[in-house]
Amino acid sequence: MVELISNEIMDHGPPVAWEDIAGLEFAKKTIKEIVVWPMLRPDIFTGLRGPPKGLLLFGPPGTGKTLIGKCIASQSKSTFFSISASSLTSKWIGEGEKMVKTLFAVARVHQPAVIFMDEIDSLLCQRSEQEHESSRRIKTEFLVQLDGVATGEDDRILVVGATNRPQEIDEAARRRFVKRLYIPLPESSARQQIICRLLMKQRHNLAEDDVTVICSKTEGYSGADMANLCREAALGPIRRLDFNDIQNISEDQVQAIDLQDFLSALKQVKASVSSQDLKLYLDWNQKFGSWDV
Ligand SMILES: Nc1ncnc2c1ncn2[C@@H]1O[C@H](COP(=O)(O)OP(=O)(O)OP(=O)(O)O)[C@@H](O)[C@H]1O
Repeated sequence: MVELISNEIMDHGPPVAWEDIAGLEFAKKTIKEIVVWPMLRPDIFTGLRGPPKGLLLFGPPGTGKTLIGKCIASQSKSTFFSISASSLTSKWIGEGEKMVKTLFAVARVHQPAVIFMDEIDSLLCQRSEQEHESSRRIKTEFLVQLDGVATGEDDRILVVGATNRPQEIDEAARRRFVKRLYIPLPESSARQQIICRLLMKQRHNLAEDDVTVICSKTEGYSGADMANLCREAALGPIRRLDFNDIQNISEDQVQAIDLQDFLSALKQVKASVSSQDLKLYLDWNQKFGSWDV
């Protein structure tokens, strides 16, 4: 199991920088102050200044929660463990509880460490009659481990939970995630950053005004929707080619991506988050989130 965790759950991907995450200025500032600096300088951040050991990131799908988790690990020079809560019940059937215990033990060996758990609502949902005995045991073990990390003064482990359904997390679990940050849809300027960053490595002839047009037409799009839109637009010049040419054409003969490619892509790729869903997040943020002042 230790080997499995080292191979599958310990993330060896490329580092993520703050600049790679578009927008989300409040979340980034808060995370730097309360999480990253304390992990870099545990000697200064002790006692009252001690960092929270549980951080909950909530918001619509595809808004950069996973990116933030990776960025925290890269920037605090920590080992990053990434696991989806639903895999504890589906992938490691019967072993979920042991997996949680081993995961925290391995993280302790690799301190400082960030344990990122996606879809955490599936593990920490309110108890129901139908709840499986095994899920109940995994949840209890997770809460025990979380408490262990919280009380261990010297442990430099941060547990980051991510969810698209914060309202399903029960009170006992919610309490343990001391900081709860809303990760909203990207604003126009953030959408612009995402487009520019993705187009940087591609040949295109979009002027600044063209990007402004695209931003005005993508209100309500998530970061992931924007990435899909760019991918779809990038196929535009390829679709203009004759099928027979594809085999022989050189790379520089492929035309540049233009505004028309984006306008066509906008017909294919729509916003994936509904306004009813957004209202749920805003309500939950009002009640339980940490906000900007
Ligand atoms: N703020 C952002 N800045 C840059 N890229 C973003 C941003 N938000 C989303 N993306 C793009 O969308 C993709 C998906 O983002 P990510 O996996 O971090 O979302 P998530 O919030 O964890 O989604 P889910 O809740 O579905 O797991 C990223 O790989 C990236 O390409």
